[in-house]
Amino acid sequence: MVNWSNMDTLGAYNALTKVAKVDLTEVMSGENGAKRVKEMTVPMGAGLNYNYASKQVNEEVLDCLAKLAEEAQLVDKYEALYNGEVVNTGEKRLVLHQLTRGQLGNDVMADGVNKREFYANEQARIAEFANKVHAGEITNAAGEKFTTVVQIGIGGSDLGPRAMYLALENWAKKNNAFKMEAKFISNVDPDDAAAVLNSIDVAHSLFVLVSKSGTTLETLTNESFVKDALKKAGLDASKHMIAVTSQTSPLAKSSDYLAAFFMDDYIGGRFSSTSSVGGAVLSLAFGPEVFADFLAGAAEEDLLSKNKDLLKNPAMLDALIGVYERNVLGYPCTTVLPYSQALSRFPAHLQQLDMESNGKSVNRFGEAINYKTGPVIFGEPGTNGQHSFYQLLHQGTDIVPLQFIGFRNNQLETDVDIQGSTSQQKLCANVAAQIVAFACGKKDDNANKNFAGNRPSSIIVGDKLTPKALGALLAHFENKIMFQGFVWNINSFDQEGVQLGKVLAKKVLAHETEGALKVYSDLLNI
Ligand SMILES: O=P(O)(O)OC[C@H]1O[C@](O)(CO)[C@@H](O)[C@@H]1O
Repeated sequence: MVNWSNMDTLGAYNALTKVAKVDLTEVMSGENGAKRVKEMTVPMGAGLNYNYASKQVNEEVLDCLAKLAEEAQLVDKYEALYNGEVVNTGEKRLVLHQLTRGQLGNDVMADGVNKREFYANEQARIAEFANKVHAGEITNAAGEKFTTVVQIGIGGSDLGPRAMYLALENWAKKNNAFKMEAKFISNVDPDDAAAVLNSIDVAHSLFVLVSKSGTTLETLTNESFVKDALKKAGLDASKHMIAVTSQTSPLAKSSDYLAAFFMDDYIGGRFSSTSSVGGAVLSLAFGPEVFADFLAGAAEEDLLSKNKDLLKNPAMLDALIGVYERNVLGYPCTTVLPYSQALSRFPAHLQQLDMESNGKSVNRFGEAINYKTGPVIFGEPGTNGQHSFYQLLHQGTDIVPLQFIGFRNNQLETDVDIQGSTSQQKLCANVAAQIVAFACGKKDDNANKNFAGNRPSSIIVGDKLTPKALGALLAHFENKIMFQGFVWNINSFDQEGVQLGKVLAKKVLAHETEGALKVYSDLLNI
């Protein structure tokens, strides 16, 4: 049995608050800095590495973090989760997204079925469907092949799959795995759907309606928008649309779809990229084999997360360093900086993954807690971000821990040598330069040009962004967020904070408003 206690009751946490702080301007300079970069690295799944040399940690801090991991029973809680304990206490649900990509522990039986078999079966059904679409066995009414897949969904039913698609689009084109172009409609802003519809040939498009609940206002509105466009084009919408939903949702039994694929309430929206939610669009776009590789990368990372040795468990190490930064060093934000254009929407996905999971003020029993929880997450690909918000990161009054991601090789393998270096080398040179600039700073008599340094970062490094590497990268962050939720003793798997706004928006649309809400409604001409 695991013991769920608030972080501030743990002896190891209190010991951590008393440890002397590490100054990166000292430890990262000279030979010592070089030694740290060589040694402070942990293998992740799929050949990636988590390097934490430029974090404000030393042996003493790491020792305290290891004790915290043990006292908070982080790996035991992970085991309880994948073995089917009701870890999502708010909604009284199991948390099974790791089961969509492998089997870590016992068979989990719920709703009268073996859950691993259920997820595997849905994956196999999707693979069969995708193969038939690619082979021209499932076509439009005119017997012509579908060329485009359009996902309609929002939040977890959009961000992860969209980020993963963009991450692999160029890789697939280079590796003969590009089957269909994918587009995404998420916002209820009518210009979003209209712009996508204007950019495609609807007669050759297959729409994937994704909503776990089957009740999300934006998604249902966009479904009607698309159906209207199909009708106007003289097409039968039910021959152009599939659904991905839970078996209990209103969409599940509808005859409006060519096919329906399922996940369930044990897969949180933001954790659903490796379920049918990501599976349908990614298998259609790149083929089921590519999706299977992506799952294999995630499974490798899930396995590493079982390791009780902190220095062999990259997600747990990253999580605990993050807790140290948030609660002891007092840093309010974390920025995600992929030096890879393919990961352009990865920070947006992590915003939901992290902030919807750990933006909580009560513990898992609904009691107020006295310490900070999830940081604000934001990010942009490098080097674009350097020319945007890095000024504040280097010289602003807040210290923002940085999570770099970099690859030694680009996906398309096209490059040019200009002034003695390739574009890829320039990209990578900038990551290395930024890490050292942030850590070591630079003294200058002109205060305006002075860099205080001591700004912590870590880097996840890989050879190339492949489907497997992407799966490992995704699972690393999912597991990091899970471990942080365990330390903070919060429920990372519900999201009650998104409900109030939805309720008030319904009132506005029903014209049941008063006070400030009425005046704002009038201001916006509703
Ligand atoms: O898949 P659904 O049920 O349409 O939900 C979409 C998104 O809405 C949310 O519930 C937030 O409003 C997310 O957690 C979820 O990913």
